[in-house]
Amino acid sequence: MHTDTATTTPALAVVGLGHQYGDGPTAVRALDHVDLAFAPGTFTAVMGPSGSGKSTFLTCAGALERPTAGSVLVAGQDVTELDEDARTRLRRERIGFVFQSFHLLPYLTAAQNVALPLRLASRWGGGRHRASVAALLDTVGLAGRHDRLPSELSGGQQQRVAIARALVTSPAVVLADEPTGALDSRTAGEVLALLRTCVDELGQTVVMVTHDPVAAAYADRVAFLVDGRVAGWMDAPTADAVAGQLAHLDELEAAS
Ligand SMILES: Nc1ncnc2c1ncn2[C@@H]1O[C@H](COP(=O)(O)OP(=O)(O)OP(=O)(O)O)[C@@H](O)[C@H]1O
Repeated sequence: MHTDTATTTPALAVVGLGHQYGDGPTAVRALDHVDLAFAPGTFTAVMGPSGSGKSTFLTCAGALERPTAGSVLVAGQDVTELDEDARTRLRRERIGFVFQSFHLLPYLTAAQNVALPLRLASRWGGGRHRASVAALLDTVGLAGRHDRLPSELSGGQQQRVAIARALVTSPAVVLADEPTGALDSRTAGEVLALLRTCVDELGQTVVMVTHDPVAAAYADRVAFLVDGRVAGWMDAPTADAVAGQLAHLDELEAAS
């Protein structure tokens, strides 16, 4: 298993993670014995060809889907042993999600969208939380826009709301699925810089699935998946190095 610090409990770890869709001759093995650990305060990109298991990894790691083998540990807690209610609670309180298409509720303001995870977790404490939601919206660059509806915000601003919403419960880990896939390259750069700030200044742990080497270069390291397995790693990635590696994933696979 790849860990940055042997003594720190990883924010997220998957151990022997396997996932199979369906049974019998049509079964698809989407993940096959994946061991990954993400130290607190790190930013990791997960890359790989289409069908390599990236989305399946995120849905299993995010406790949205129960893996067919192995375990998922969120801040040391084994999610796979929890019943459905406990898993839902853990997902709401310990994991932040950022999606390509923002997934904001259209009839709620930016501030109401950010507050929603606290309300769902029955953790809404009124004025205290109103102040922390406002501070979070300011941190992500939305000062003066707290009361706008999503339709009154640009795509980049909507993704900033989604990032604030992901952070509001102080989760153990933020899982981002192609967070810049719907944005132009300049706005994408701003959103990636914000995710980087969340790691560097707020101490968050971010795991991001992306196809884009430029996006991956914002991370501390890249995990490459091939055919549902971890085929290799790259530390301190640059866009050129990642693009070069993606073009030669078959060599990584042969070496692993
Ligand atoms: N619900 C499903 N039922 C059956 N097979 C599935 C299902 N979801 C994914 N798969 C299969 O599992 C494998 C991994 O898919 P997954 O979506 O995790 O890959 P990915 O790396 O995220 O791909 P992409 O980059 O195209 O989004 C693929 O072979 C895919 O066809």
